[in-house]
Amino acid sequence: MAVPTEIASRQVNSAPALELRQVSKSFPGVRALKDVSLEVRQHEVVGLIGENGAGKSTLLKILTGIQRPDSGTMLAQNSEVVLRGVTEANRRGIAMVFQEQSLLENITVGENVLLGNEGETVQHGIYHWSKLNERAQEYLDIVGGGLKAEAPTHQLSFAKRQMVEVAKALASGQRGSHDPVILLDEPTSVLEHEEIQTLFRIVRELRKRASVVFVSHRLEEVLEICDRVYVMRDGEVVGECVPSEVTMDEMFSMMVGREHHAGYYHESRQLEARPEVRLEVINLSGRSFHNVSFTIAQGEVVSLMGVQESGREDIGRAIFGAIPTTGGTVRLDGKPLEPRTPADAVSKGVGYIPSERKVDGAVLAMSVGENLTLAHPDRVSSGPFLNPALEKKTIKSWIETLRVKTPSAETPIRNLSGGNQQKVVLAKWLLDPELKLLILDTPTRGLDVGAKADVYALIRDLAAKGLAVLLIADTLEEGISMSHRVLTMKDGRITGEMASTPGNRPHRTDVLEKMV
Ligand SMILES: Nc1ncnc2c1ncn2[C@@H]1O[C@H](COP(=O)(O)OP(=O)(O)OP(=O)(O)O)[C@@H](O)[C@H]1O
Repeated sequence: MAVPTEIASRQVNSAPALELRQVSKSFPGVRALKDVSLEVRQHEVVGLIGENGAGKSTLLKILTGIQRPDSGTMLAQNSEVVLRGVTEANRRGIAMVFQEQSLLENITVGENVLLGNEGETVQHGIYHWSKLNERAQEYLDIVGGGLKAEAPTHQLSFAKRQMVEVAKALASGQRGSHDPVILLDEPTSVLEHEEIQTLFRIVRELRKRASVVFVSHRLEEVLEICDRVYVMRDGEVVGECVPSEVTMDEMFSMMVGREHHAGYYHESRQLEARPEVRLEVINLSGRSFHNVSFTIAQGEVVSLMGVQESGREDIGRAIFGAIPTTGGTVRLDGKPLEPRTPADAVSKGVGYIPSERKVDGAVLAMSVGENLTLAHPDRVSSGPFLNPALEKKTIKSWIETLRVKTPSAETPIRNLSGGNQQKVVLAKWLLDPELKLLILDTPTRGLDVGAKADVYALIRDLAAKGLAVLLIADTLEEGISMSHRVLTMKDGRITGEMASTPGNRPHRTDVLEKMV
């Protein structure tokens, strides 16, 4: 692979690439960052971990000039900088790969890579395509994966787009006079196992010519890929560690300020000897799945495991009435379910938490409290009238149960950190006493380990009360250990079924084998 000359001739400097000194930032009712000091050294992968609401996103926004700190200083290569926006951050060599992908669909990969950084490849509004493609290709080659600058963007998979995002960040960061600093905000949260390995390869490649800040909720990933890790809690940096010198349990304790219990993670409970069948899916077909049949008993958690294109999400959507089916039957407690719409499914006792929670699940302008009670006003009413005291009590108890980090129940949900928004969306469904079946599409994606443990406990409790749960798990490990049974899928068909009981879990390689 040819090393781009521009990239090879960067200055070598032993000063930290970036440094924050005593940086603070407040929002109404919240001190999001308190006297945060940290540094990112040259060619180092620095991890940033912390519970939902710890301040990680705020820190990244300050590093990229999206937000200004209230106090404190930021230094790039030992010189103080005040960033007034992303373009200025790029000029200092700082570039972010956003969680929500930012590529434009209707232009080529190469155009996306150099968007805003076209330089001499566009003169007087005229594109010099060969130059543009050549330059973009240099960055794409660093990232690897056979990406071609001329390719149309809309044809790429999610994982490939993320690779283009990294190339784009690299190109943006090249505007500085030193090696760039690339910020990765939870880059693995929507990637499959193989794709995560590819991303790690890219990060290792990036480290040769950039510094990297890696934000993740998955401690095992942070231990694998980072040279050094900062731990944040309640807006402060509470620890700094080197992965080779700490265990995951120690990192967990530092992060949440309490002991890490070995069994915290999950573990489904034993089922009753002969539970009643609650959900029956018989020969169900739709646009991306064919002749799918399975059952879920009362109190049973069944996880549906497959790669992203396997059809697993569509099965959940179809049972919930959100997408049409082309054949087959679904029965709930012995009666035909066949919902015409999601509202119809809800009225029959089916709950569904989609993976695109921010978009679908929460009404962003409404308060935390309103979002919690929106779907079930009857829970906070006495007869036909709203009971304000009951409403307040119910909302308070759910905020506490799920440890939603919010200044108050009146705070607009959009002001909460991503993970805390997610907890509110979850609680909204869990409030429903009539619920018989809950379909969860990656319910713990983006949640920190502490919050995950809370959600697992909730799912277990609900199942213990007789709810049937269809879980589309975020990771193999979660799917195997949270469920009583694992169904594997490939190309829209069920490829296997394995019982999963405490002490007798299917091996992950056996599950994986039936998925790919
Ligand atoms: N624009 C805003 N207005 C009001 N409060 C905010 C705003 N942005 C962040 N906060 C608050 O600041 C705190 C830190 O939030 P931040 O998003 O930085 O956390 P995080 O560590 O990234 O969390 P997550 O892992 O859930 O994404 C939270 O309490 C959040 O509610």
